[in-house]
Amino acid sequence: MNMSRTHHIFKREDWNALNDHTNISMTSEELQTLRGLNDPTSLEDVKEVYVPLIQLLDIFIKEYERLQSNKDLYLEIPSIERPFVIGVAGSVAVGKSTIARLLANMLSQVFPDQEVDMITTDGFLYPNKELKKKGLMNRKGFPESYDMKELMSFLGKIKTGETEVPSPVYSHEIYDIVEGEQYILHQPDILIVEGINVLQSPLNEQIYISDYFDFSIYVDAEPELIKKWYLERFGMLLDTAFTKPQNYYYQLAQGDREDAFAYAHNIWKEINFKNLKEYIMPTRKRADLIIHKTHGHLIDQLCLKKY
Ligand SMILES: Nc1ncnc2c1ncn2[C@@H]1O[C@H](COP(=O)(O)OP(=O)(O)O)[C@@H](O)[C@H]1O
Ligand SMILES: CC(C)(COP(=O)(O)O)[C@@H](O)C(=O)NCCC(=O)O
Repeated sequence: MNMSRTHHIFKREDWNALNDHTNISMTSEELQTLRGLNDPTSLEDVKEVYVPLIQLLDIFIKEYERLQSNKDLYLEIPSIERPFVIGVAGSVAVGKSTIARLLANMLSQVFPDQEVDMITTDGFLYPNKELKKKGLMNRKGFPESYDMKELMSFLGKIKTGETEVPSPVYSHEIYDIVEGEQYILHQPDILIVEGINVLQSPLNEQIYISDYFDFSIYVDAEPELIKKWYLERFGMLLDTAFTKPQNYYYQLAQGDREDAFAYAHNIWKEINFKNLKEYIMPTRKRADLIIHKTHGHLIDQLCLKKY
């Protein structure tokens, strides 16, 4: 195992070796069911990377529960349910939502007594109407395009154990916030919060989003590879979701394919890559765990914070 000042660096095979002392033993069929339907994650990754990760999370979760309950006992205050919150950060198209969904699935199957929920910070983007007013339509995903006050208030309510916490909903289909729609969270035991901005620290804020996290993950890869994954996803959507008349990109899907890809290249370069370089990548070292992916989404290295 290599060393760095802040993180223990595990090559994939060293991380996989942790399986020798996990309590989670499963047959291949059981491992198969840990992936959601249509999850592209390979069975090797589930077994060699995610099972040891779930075991590690179990250590963090148990420690968190013990601390909360001892603290409440000492202070003689009634115990309330405060969820263990996991943040998942990284570039657009690096695979954050795939990992967040897989973790949610695995956690709820391995620990059936735990209520697991997940949200994406997309819901806290300003609606297009607002973004247009502020001249921010080409800055979607940049720090100023999010209603950070709302996101912080949401996380505050979650962490203090409110019983019903609404979260706004973003639709990639209409490329906008869905007016009047909310997703309600009912005191989950574990909440996964996924988004490009979850490790950012806006200036002049007294509290950061990451203050609400009990464990954070940064999904990392070379920008050239992420661009490839972005364009592949775009191509797939061009043949499926974008062909629906209500889709934001419907007109694009009706036109010339080469023009559509030229448009996507430009969006990557001018928006998503710029955002990655300027605002997302600098947050990498804040994560408790950096999951590094290479060609074909293969995880080749994991870096775990030492403190
Ligand atoms: N482990 C994986 N193997 C193969 N494809 C993957 C894997 N993880 C993600 N992908 C694909 O990469 C693209 C981006 O993943 P997604 O989870 O949507 O990214 P994000 O939420 O970061 O934008 C999607 O097309 C997804 O299906
Ligand atoms: C809503 C997003 C900021 C969130 O990204 P995600 O990681 O969920 O894919 C992103 O999908 C986006 O819309 N970026 C703006 C440029 C673009 O159209 O891709």
